Amino acid sequence: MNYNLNSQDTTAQQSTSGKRLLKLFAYIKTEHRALLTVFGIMVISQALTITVPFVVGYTIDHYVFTKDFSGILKWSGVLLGMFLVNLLFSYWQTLMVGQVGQRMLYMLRNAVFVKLQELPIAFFNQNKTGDLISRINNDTDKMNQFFSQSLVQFAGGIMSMIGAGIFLLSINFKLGLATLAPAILLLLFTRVLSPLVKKRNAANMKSTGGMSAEIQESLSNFKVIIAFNRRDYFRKRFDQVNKENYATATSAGIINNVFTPVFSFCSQVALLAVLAYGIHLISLGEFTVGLLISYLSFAMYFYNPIRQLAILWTNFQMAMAGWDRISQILELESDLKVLPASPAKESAPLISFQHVHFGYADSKEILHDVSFNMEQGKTYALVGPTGGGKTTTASLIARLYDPTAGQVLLNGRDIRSYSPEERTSKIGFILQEPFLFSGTIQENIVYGNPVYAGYTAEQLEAVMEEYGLNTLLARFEDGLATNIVSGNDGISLGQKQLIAFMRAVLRNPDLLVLDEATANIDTVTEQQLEAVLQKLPAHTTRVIIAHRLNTIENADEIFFVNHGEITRAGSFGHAMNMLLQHERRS
Ligand SMILES: Nc1ncnc2c1ncn2[C@@H]1O[C@H](COP(=O)(O)OP(=O)(O)OP(=O)(O)O)[C@@H](O)[C@H]1O
Repeated sequence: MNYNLNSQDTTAQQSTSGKRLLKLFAYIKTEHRALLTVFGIMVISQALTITVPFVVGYTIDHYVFTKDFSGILKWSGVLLGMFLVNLLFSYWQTLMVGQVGQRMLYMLRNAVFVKLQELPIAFFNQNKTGDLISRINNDTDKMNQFFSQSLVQFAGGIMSMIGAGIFLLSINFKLGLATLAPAILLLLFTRVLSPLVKKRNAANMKSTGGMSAEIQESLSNFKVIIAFNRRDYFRKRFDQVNKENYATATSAGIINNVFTPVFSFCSQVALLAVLAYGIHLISLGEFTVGLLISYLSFAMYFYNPIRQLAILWTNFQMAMAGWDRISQILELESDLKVLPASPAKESAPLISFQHVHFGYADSKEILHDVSFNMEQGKTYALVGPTGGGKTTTASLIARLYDPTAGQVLLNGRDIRSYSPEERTSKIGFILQEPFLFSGTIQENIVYGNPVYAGYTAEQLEAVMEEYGLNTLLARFEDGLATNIVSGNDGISLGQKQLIAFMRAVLRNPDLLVLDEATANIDTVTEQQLEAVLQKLPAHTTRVIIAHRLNTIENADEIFFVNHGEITRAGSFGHAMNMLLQHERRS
């Protein structure tokens, strides 16, 4: 399956703003009530605002010309009251909408993070970490900025325009039409330019993601960069993505900023039309000065938000482009689905590969028609040249991937019918480069192990003694309390492998896969590790992938893996011969 987010032609990117908004609102169901309350407050606040010009016009026509100062004072008091109520409502809605934005940000970041944990390894193979981080941080923040800062102005602006538009047309239809005509031109202008605004902003976000990926790559490889003195190389690469980002940001900026001056110009033309036509109507006796002042205010209420909307529209497009990039992740489904369980075959081997074919996404086939069985309680070794397909075979045993054809059976049942919990409780996997996270050895060892999660250090030590793991633990000065700092650094690769080994053994799996798990361990420790393996319960099956042939001497059966084909090597001597022959040929 294609999981590459930057090569996907998503339907989200092709849908209209309305559809994207609806999709977003469907996603934030828990915020509907809060948004509805904000909307209600906004309607009241706008209704108050829109009546202000009326009160002003009325006061001018009825009290200013008659010089009735008590009337002027009375209506000024009414206006002050309206302003104060509006102040309270504005504060309330700003507060609420800010909270909605923050909650949305929290919810979306959580949702993306949870989704990332559900997605298969193929997804992470095909996407750069930096780009994913940029989506979780920057793109969600673009949405937050719009929702917590611009949404009130955006919705308030639209309401103000609708209200003012109705008043403008109902007071004097012809004058109303003349006032609104430039707005129709603006609407057309915005419609024509919107796809370009969206495209350029999406390109800018994509290049920000690319830049973030570049930073992440150079930061995580800083040791290699320093060791090979390749700072220039990475500086050049960074300079290139930075230039690209600068170019896309400039291009987005040009189109984003074209709206404000055009919108301002149109609103000025509209005011001119109101003034000229309004004075003409007054001279004909069809209009009053008070009404013209009200009318000018309504025109302002219509065009001022338009000017703001020019900026807010850009923010909205950016938020929607961010939402597209986020929903791209949220819509992904793992292709490692759990199938309905089929009845297991009696006396089936623990693992059975049946005509398995496999290839990584978009690349050639790696495993070709592979069939073999692994019985309970036996030790198997996978040997063969580099790139032959050993890790790939082990990955299929652990269902990190699914075969493209054929079947992998676990205890006679399709491995795809096991839930992830059931499967991982049966299969322990020690990777070539185990990952540890910041915390103590104890925390790392009981990670994902429901049985020992609540054990105290003493209780856990006692269990480790039963497994014979205490000899390995003794290699760490502070035992279980030893701190692992900043994930994977500050600890040797061999030590990491030991911790991963202890973690896997304590899970008491039916099948333990060790992929080059002893490659960085000295021979004395390796013997201790071997002793632990020997002490494992009789039913535990071991699959050992190793280049050091002494580690596989005790295997019950050896498989030779080369060019994606697996053959039984028979004896250890036979396996040695096959390896030597391969070396001579290559
Ligand atoms: N994530 C991946 N995406 C695409 N191709 C991959 C990936 N991982 C491995 N391959 C390819 O699959 C083939 C088999 O690789 P695999 O890691 O299974 O070999 P191996 O026998 O374990 O090698 P080694 O002894 O070096 O660990 C190689 O050609 C490799 O380039």
